[in-house]
Amino acid sequence: TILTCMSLCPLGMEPPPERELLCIFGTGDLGRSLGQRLLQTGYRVVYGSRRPHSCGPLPPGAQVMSHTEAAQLAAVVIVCVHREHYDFMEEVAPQLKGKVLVDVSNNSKKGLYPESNAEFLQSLIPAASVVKAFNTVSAWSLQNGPSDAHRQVFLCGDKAEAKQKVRELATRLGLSVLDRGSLSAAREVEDFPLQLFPEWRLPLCIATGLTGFFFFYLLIRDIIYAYVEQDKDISFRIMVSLANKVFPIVSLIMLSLCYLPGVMAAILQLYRGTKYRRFPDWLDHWMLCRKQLGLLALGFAFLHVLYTLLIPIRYYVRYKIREYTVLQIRENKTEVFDTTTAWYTDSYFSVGILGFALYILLGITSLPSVSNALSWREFSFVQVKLFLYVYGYWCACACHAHTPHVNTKAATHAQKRTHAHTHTHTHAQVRRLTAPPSAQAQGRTGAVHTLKR
Ligand SMILES: NC(=O)C1=CN([C@@H]2O[C@H](COP(=O)(O)OP(=O)(O)OC[C@H]3O[C@@H](n4cnc5c(N)ncnc54)[C@H](OP(=O)(O)O)[C@@H]3O)[C@@H](O)[C@H]2O)C=CC1
Ligand SMILES: [Fe+3]
Repeated sequence: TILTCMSLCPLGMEPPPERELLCIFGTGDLGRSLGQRLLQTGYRVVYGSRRPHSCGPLPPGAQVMSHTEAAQLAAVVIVCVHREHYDFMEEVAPQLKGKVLVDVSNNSKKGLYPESNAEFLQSLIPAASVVKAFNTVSAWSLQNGPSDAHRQVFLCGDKAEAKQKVRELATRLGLSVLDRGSLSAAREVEDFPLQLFPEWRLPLCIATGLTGFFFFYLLIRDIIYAYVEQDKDISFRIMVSLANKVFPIVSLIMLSLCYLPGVMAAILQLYRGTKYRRFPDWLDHWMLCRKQLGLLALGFAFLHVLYTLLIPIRYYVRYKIREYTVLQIRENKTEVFDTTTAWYTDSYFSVGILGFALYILLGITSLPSVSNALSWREFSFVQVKLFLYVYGYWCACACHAHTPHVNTKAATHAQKRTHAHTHTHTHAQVRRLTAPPSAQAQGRTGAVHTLKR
């Protein structure tokens, strides 16, 4: 007998435990992917289907039978059927008594039904313990092995043991589980897959609104005004010059909107003399989207940088510089180098670049991976620095009125000069500027002569 025992249980190991049997209702996309994963993880799977003999291909190793038969075999039943079809469950109710029912369903829209799908299922089968889970993982990610982004499972249910069972199951599938409480939280859990960047909505609306407003304002002020008053068509400016005015304005306003609610909240707390009272809803919403406001501000600042770097290669700017050079040659004039202007423009750009660097710092410290690594003191230090930057940049902008940016300094000069010239030029000179090539050539040789002279 000792010998036979040794051969049956070698080296004192216990016999392998019976693999647990799980039941899945529905042989659709999710049912099949989930079944396949469960089989790979070491569970046995039995499907409950309306048409056990004609359902599509199932993962190898799975059994398939009618709903009633399948439900009898397992203690856990995963319902991979759309909510609209839940009525068939009532027929299976006697076999589902005391079982754990997992509701995985999602809706195509928010507020489609008065109660959540899971609560509806619980009301259909009161004798079972319904647990909401897996609705945030997709059939696709289950098949491909869940990546980090698709690993989160939210769990809720009224019975602790039932939840524990589903938690173990999900953990064994390699998913990470977060308990959201009782079944009444199911509604919230069902809304997760429907959410479309909820915390981005308000900041994006503000950004769009501000951009639209300033675009139309500047369109009227610069382009339409010039067209109506001076009969000049400068509509090409819409693409770069106008955009490059709108972006920094919107960026700075968004950045202020990012810091303003914090200051307002602090004042409110001081005024109330306590931090234990809730802020009004509007302030609460505003505070919650500060990070997105800041990131959008950074985005607009980035556009401003790109548009500004682009200026020297613009056709319009090159044309103006050329025109100015030609004018100087023709008039045999030399512009003296102005050290003050050089200082002025260089410091202007330098402030912009340093400001942008601090802007980026704000963006980086707001990334979760970075802000988690910072202590509270470090985080607030960086934020205060940024506040100082905002202050500094605003001052710089106020000094420069932010308009020379539209062109490089040289081009602005050229423009000013040519404007001055066209205003003071005699008609003959203007005609020479716009004369046909042959006449222009004459003019040019004239200029060269004067230069030589
Ligand atoms: N697909 C996905 O990525 C995800 C899906 N979900 C949820 O999982 C559930 C199933 O989704 P999915 O697998 O994609 O859907 P499918 O349409 O692919 O499959 C649904 C299955 O439900 C069964 N069914 C259909 N009509 C009835 C009916 N009148 N009575 C009984 N059973 C019926 C069918 O199985 P049979 O013919 O064998 O009876 C069918 O295969 C849904 O609630 C969905 O919201 C949740 C997260 C992700
Ligand atoms: Fe600028």
